[in-house]
Amino acid sequence: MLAPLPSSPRATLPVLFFPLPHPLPHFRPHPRPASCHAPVPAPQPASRVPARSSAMPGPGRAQVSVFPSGPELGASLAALVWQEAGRGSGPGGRFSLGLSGGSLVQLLSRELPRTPQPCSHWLLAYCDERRVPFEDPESTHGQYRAQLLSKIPIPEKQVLTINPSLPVEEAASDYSKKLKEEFPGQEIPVFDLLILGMGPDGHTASLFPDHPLLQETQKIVAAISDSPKPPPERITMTLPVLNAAHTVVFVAVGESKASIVKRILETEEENPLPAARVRPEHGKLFWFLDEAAAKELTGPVEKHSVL
Ligand SMILES: O=C1O[C@H](COP(=O)(O)O)[C@@H](O)[C@H](O)[C@H]1O
Repeated sequence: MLAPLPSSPRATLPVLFFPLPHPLPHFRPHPRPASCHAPVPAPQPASRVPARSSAMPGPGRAQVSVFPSGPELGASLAALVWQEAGRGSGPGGRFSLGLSGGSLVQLLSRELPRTPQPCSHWLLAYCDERRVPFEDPESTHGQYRAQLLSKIPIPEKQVLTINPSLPVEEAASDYSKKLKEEFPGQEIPVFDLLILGMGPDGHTASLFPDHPLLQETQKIVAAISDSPKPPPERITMTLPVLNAAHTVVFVAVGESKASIVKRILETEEENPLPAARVRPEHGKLFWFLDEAAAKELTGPVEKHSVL
């Protein structure tokens, strides 16, 4: 249903306001080979309000979806993950998923298990990881293990983790080797879906503003030992991997992200922030925001109400 938003600051913009059905009508993944898990559905209609971000010159497009709050966003994200999981592009329909840490852990762990589906064909990796023992509350794998993997049955050997007992450079090489083994013949692993968070400074994964790692073009995984956000030692996928994925979804929730979301999506900068450098070469880019994180945006977005 087309409707202006009466009291919204975006009331003059061409904003759509409709409940989000399943499967997501605006979500048009790349054509994939048929898998043994699910047939490839017929092409879906074009997005009714494609958002073109000014931070994405050339062919790059970001589709921005705004939800009233975290729970609605989380439920929609879960729907998207299950939908994509049925379209895995790997051998035998394998679905490769890269997850970030931070606030995303809780969001996904709450919503994904609500609609459980088979995940024996999943390969799960982490977009970045802190080099701390898995028992440390800062460990991304440790958090997912406790909150999500205990609830959805991904086979343990299909969850790629760093080895936190190795020195940080070695841990990065070891993780890189594990990734390469899972994507034989691909110089740069092409993930079906990467879900990225973004810090209030514009960092994503463990790629921080003005850090030399932003220039990395050779390695698929890199070590960082001077992370401005603790803990200092981390392992991160590099921009070439983030930009090779079939689909990338950024998730940002809360007012603390509002000004940086505005900067990334609606400002062209000479030295773009890390999150603004994620522009999948052949893939799709989505931003899932709650109202608070989207409040400074003035460009077109898709608005979704409660599921
Ligand atoms: O340190 C990290 O921060 C980002 C953003 O976290 P959030 O709590 O602000 O959502 C996260 O995406 C990344 O994986 C993590 O290591």
